[in-house]
Amino acid sequence: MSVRLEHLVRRVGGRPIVDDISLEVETGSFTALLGPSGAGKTSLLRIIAGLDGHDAGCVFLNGARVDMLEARSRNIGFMFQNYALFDHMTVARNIAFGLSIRPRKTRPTRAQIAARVEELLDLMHLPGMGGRYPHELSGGQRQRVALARALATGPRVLLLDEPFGALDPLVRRSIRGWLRDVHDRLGLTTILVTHDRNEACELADTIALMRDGRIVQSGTPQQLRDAPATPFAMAFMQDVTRLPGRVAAGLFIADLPDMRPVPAQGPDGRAELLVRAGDVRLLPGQGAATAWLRQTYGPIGTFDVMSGPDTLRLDALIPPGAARIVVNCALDASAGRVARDGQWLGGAGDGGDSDDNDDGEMTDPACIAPVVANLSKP
Ligand SMILES: Nc1ncnc2c1ncn2[C@@H]1O[C@H](COP(=O)(O)OP(=O)(O)OP(=O)(O)O)[C@@H](O)[C@H]1O
Repeated sequence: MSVRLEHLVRRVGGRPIVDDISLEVETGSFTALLGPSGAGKTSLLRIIAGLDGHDAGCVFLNGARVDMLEARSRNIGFMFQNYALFDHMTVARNIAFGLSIRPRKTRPTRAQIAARVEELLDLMHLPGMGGRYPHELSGGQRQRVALARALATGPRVLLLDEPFGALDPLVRRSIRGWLRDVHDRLGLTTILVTHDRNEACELADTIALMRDGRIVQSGTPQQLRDAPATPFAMAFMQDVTRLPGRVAAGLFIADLPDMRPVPAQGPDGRAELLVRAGDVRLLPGQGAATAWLRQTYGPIGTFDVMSGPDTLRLDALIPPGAARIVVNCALDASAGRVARDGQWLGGAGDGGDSDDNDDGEMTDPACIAPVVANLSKP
């Protein structure tokens, strides 16, 4: 079942907490609403579920407008962060709850409900646990019971709000794989709220990245990583170093001496360069900086770089054969993107590429040296 949102707005105390959101969720897809705390993710999910109203815009399920339908008529299953099971009921009764409170006319028979519960217990890898009480289960098992309860009535759309929040990281990882499996096997359309980019990337086909009640960018995890629409999107999706500096005469000049200038379009003035850890290179013997390796993550190291009067901690590729201290080096971050006032300035790094050649050759320093020589710091 597809979900379409058109220009949704919800205001609280005059402030838009969902601010003109449009989104298309295809049948059978897994979409993550990703963003920092307060971005409006839960508010949006609650509108889709029919738990909260909205001030403007429309919600469509399979092309039909459902704004006027109350939550239980939308055929949507949801599981929110506070998924509390009913402690006084067995696992089986918890799962059966949604079916057992249906009006007599549409309520399945006891035998049918029992069969459905067994089916769900198997799907959730909880065979034979129907007679237990919630306090007799682990956190991960309780989570799966909560999901079984959400799925008992056979919804085609599943809404999940930070469902793994309370679990420890290892259980979280294993339950993610299993959740995606359930989604695929049941042919669900799932929308997951999370602030964890790894979770979103691992589970979702599409990520809608949110901030301040708006969708900043939506696309596949790879699209968001490779072509972030804004500096916020880039910094949210991956670990980046921000290097302050300025643009002058078509070049970004970092405040840090020994950082190679990066071609940049846009008017002169203060700016910053955002660069991914793996896109910073130390060039031994080509400058006056000293870099101390503090920590390694595979091919990437965290360095304290002393350059002129400044020391900066940044992540960079570890040069082949490098010792813990790399002396007389320059830094190349030409694969970075230049930003000002929360927007890309254009130029280097657009589309994930840089002026840097594929074979790692730098822009010829001889070409930029005269320009650099004419610049003085503000
Ligand atoms: N009922 C409400 N009354 C007042 N403000 C609200 C209400 N519900 C949400 N908000 C505000 O709306 C904004 C968005 O909240 P929401 O819970 O949707 O964000 P979120 O992205 O889900 O955050 P989190 O990841 O922390 O759950 C926040 O600033 C929140 O304080």
